[in-house]
Amino acid sequence: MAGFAGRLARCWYSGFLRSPLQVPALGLHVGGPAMQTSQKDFNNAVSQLKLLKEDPGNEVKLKLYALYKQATEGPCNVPKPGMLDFINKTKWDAWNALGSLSKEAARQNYVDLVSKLSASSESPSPEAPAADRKQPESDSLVVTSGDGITTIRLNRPTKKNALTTQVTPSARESILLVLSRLFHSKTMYHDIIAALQAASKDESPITVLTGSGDYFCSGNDLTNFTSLPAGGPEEMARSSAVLLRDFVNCFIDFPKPLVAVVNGPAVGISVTILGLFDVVYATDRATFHTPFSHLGQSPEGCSSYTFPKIMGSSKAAEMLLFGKKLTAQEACAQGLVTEVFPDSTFQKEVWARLKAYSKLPPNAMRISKQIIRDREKEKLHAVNAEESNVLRERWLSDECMNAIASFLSRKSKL
Ligand SMILES: CCCCC/C=C/CC(=O)SCCNC(=O)CCNC(=O)[C@H](O)C(C)(C)COP(=O)(O)OP(=O)(O)OC[C@H]1O[C@@H](n2cnc3c(N)ncnc32)[C@H](O)[C@@H]1OP(=O)(O)O
Repeated sequence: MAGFAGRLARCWYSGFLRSPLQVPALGLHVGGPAMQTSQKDFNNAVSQLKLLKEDPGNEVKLKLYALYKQATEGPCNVPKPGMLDFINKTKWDAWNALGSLSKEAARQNYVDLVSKLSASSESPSPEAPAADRKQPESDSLVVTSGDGITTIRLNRPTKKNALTTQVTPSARESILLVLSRLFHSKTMYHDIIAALQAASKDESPITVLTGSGDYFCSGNDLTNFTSLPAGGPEEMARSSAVLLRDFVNCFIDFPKPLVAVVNGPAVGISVTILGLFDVVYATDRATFHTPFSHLGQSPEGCSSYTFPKIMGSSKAAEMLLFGKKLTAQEACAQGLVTEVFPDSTFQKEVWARLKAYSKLPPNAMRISKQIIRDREKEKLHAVNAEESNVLRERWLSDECMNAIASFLSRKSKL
């Protein structure tokens, strides 16, 4: 364990782990094609940014700010704001981190980033339920209710909707609120728990989980493991196991029809929890991947119990031990997915169907779900507790540490 802590600390201090403020972390151009971006392209990108339909989140906005300053004023040449000038200091750090990147390269990177954001910022489908009620949210989770459906949408498209334990304040929140949320460690996992708890009591007969952009979700954000609390790796593993258990418990206990609208590939915990949903609709572009052994980790989301039950022990083993990635059709044939739709008509067909289902008598649906699920609940809670405990140990293992370091140093991808 000392080896783990030492290695993680060395990785951190040597800058081996990726930081959003480091030039390589942004995937920046430092020459070559950068020269091809004209001032006109840059001006167009500045205008294009204003047309984005989704807020790209604070991290991306910080990148854009830094690149804009570098592109228009060159390397950071203003005095560093004081420690208590929290916002301006963060902006200064981001700009300063670009070092001597040329104005032309900064322009190119700005244009590239805006075009990536424009491509992934999908306009809401006309078939999606009308949002007549929008709950308080962070930028990375959007909750809307309308047409009898509460929709919880994972909204970090530039990170493939990876689930972060970093604080994810809304762009609209004041700095005092940001600080209070830091103090209370509110994360995307907490936001989902809160959204499910609210949905369990709201008026919508049906609740949906879906994602923004091209992915449903790429699972746990692997950079979660890089922010060590004061208690070191052991404390990180302990608190993550508690959070994981609480998170999965909300799915086990959810009292109404819970539907996954899987709009693209799903990885890790976003696949395993599907066994706790009542219905799973998937686009034919979706894939289902649980690379736990590759990551030195072990199954969660009650999948060690639900997957063998759903698909038989040998198919479950191929997924959970060997990380076999299933196509949507395969996942459907194995019972994990209810129905697969062509990507071109996915949103239209799925939302039309859900709107029709939402008109069914809500109490009847709740009671039917209770009869189907209740006798399993005790077992599922026990499985969840055991899986969380096992993972707590796994997260402290060399196998896990090496796999995460490898991803973070960009050596590996699934
Ligand atoms: C409370 C704690 C509970 C913990 C519960 C445990 C759960 C276990 C799991 O969920 S295991 C699964 C973990 N997920 C992964 O291993 C996926 C890692 N990501 C990838 O392999 C790839 O990013 C990809 C295959 C999902 C997508 O590849 P693609 O080439 O299409 O896109 P990019 O890699 O360029 O991704 C765009 C940016 O998004 C970042 N990103 C994507 N997924 C994650 C992730 N899971 N964690 C951290 N970061 C992620 C990626 O790094 C890119 O960022 P960049 O633009 O800054 O480079």
